[in-house]
Amino acid sequence: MANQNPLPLYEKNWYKHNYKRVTESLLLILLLLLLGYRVISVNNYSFPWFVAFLCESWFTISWFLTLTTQWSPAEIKTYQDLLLQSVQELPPVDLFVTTADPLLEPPIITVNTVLSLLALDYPPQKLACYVSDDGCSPLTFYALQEASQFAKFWVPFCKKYDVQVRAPLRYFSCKPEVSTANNTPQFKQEWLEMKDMYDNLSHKIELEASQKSNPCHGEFDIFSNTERTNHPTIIQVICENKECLEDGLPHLMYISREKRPNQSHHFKAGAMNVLTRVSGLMTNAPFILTVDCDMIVNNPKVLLHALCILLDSKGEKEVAFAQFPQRFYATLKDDPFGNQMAIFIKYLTAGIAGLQGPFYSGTNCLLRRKVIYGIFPNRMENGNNLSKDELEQKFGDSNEIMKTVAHALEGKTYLPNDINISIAVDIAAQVSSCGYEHGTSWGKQVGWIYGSITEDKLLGLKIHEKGWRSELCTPNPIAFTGFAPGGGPNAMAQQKRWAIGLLEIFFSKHCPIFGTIFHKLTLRQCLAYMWIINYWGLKPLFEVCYACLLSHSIITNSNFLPMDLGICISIAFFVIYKIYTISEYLAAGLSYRAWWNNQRMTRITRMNAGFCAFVCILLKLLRISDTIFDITKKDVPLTDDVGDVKDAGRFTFDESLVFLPDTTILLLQLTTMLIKLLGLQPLISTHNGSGVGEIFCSIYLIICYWPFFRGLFEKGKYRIPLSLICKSIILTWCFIYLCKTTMDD
Ligand SMILES: O=c1ccn([C@@H]2O[C@H](COP(=O)(O)OP(=O)(O)O[C@H]3O[C@H](CO)[C@@H](O)[C@H](O)[C@H]3O)[C@@H](O)[C@H]2O)c(=O)[nH]1
Ligand SMILES: [Mn+2]
Repeated sequence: MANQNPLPLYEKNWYKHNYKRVTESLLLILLLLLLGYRVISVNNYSFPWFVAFLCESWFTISWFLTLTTQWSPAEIKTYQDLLLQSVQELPPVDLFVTTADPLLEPPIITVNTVLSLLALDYPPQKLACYVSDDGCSPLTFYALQEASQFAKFWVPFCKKYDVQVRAPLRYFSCKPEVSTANNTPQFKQEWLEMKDMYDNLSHKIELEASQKSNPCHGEFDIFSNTERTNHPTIIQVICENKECLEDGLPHLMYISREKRPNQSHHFKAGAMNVLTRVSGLMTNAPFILTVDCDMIVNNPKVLLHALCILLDSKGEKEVAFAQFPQRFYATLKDDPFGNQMAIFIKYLTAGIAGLQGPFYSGTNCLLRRKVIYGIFPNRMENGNNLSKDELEQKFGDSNEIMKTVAHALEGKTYLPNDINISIAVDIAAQVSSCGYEHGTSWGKQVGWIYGSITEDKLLGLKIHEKGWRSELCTPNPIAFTGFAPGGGPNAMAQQKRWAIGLLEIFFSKHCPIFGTIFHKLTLRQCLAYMWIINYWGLKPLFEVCYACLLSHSIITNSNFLPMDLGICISIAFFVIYKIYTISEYLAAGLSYRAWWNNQRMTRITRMNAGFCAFVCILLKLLRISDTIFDITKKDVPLTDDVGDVKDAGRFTFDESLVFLPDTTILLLQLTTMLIKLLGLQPLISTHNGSGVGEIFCSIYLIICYWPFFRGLFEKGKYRIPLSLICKSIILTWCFIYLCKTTMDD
């Protein structure tokens, strides 16, 4: 399997954005000047002065992190034709899909993801798809069973007509792809038949979902007496390609790991570790593709592209995983919720790709199995002869697991004929039990590491620490597309979870700084990890402080922003920064509106989610409460042009406390403006009196918070609930009261 051909299978090119570099450096200089000015000229060393200094120092550090992260972007090109020439045989690949709740993640979405995987352009006898269901749902199982029947027709259809998007939900939401090759009556006929069959499939699943009682008869009696959080392991082979037929279907397995109350299951990380062991027993492929249940394949050649990187003669020794960027389907025009991350991917992800490599993002990624077993890059060649004791201590006491791990570490794989999946099922059930990992290295040095609810970033960090690189793979068409929650409770909860997870990493022994000091994480890669932790988790806290400082200075008629020359520096920074970001958007072919929406949403989501995450982490560190992975609700997209659906771009609210920081900041800014307008500030001020700077910033914040301002007066789900407004009023009042008392002293 090794690549004997010395020709590189992929090429990596670093490119320079000179104009960007100059502007970014200029912005850094302005920030440093501002700090210098504050130290030298503003000498009322009061508490607000100190807080302002702290915040501005932090913003400068943050900007420095952004600058180094985007400084040297890289892009790679993969040569999949060369791959097919240079490897005699393509390696087997195991495909992991996770789902966790049939209500939040409708099975029809999982089914579409699975179908798009089964139809990959890859020899089917080399593929095995493992679906982990943390919801223990007979409905999901039923849906997959039905889907595997449908796949018998769907997969040949896709391959025959070289369909690009092989998820029927997406495929049939557009008009038939008309190309010269398939513009025949026969194609049209088959298209209609397929559409009929798919409609029938989704109808069946809907019907089953609407019958509230679980179908616990026949094949489903394995689900009788099960509860989501209390059930034995359920493993079912839904489809097995026993004869290893080249025109057959990949294997398809359903796995719901054992769950017991009062046992920690480690959320997705735990599920991934079970999938690793179960697949090890059954197919033990040297490569693993991980996808979330909503991430459908958009380019059927993804595996070939990723393998160009991982089988390349250099990549084989140095690269641990090939990561595809996260893109989204059915997106809204002008990105009203700022959730499409186009600029993020274009500049930051590309920047990180130019360093040690992109972060692992949990989905859309092809990993080496060995790497998951904790191997270091330099130990690849000199064999991996772990003693039996070591194997048992690390991987647990199942003889079969030890055997498969040893095989995987040595780089041996099974021939498809060696395995009997049905026999492996019993052993697989044992290694999926709650207790299996006790006293082993699973979750500590082996597999997905426990301790953060952004288990993906943590695993990637541990891999980079060992000295591995990773590569960003950006084929055309886009590799995968997934679901992005809009603006509202779901999106906020997701952002908060990411912020919590990243802070968990920062405040633990896995902190990237230690990775650089004690391990092989490169300094700039460490700064890139610090960038993402800071962006989501730390910086928002300082932003909230700064916003409070604004109000404080207006209420007390004092000023904290620099005057005279200093204000020129601030204005220059603001103007250059805005022009710089606009040009980024325009250069990427996006509109002014998209730019503004992102500017605004960055303020809104960062401050809300980041601040709440910080509180959650404090509670965790004080051992008052623990963090949990709450799953993002996924909606079934109807058509491609959701861009036109009325109200699709409007912000929604619920009672959750995640909205409290923003609502309070808005009310605070509104109140301070009112105080200013009515002239309720103290007339004789000990300081210079608040200046235009503070007022300008305060008005700017109110404009950013426009969706919240509207939310005060709207109806239904578009309205900020009264209870939340009351809480915000209390907090605002407390803050103003505090300002007044400190002023009187
Ligand atoms: O206990 C759990 C919780 C979640 N999941 C699965 O994890 C995936 C991601 O969950 P989702 O709610 O969609 O979270 P996102 O924030 O959208 O996911 C992003 O962030 C996660 C945490 O950082 C990563 O694991 C994901 O791969 C990445 O796409 C889904 O397939 C879930 O079914 C489980 O299997 N078990
Ligand atoms: Mn998701």
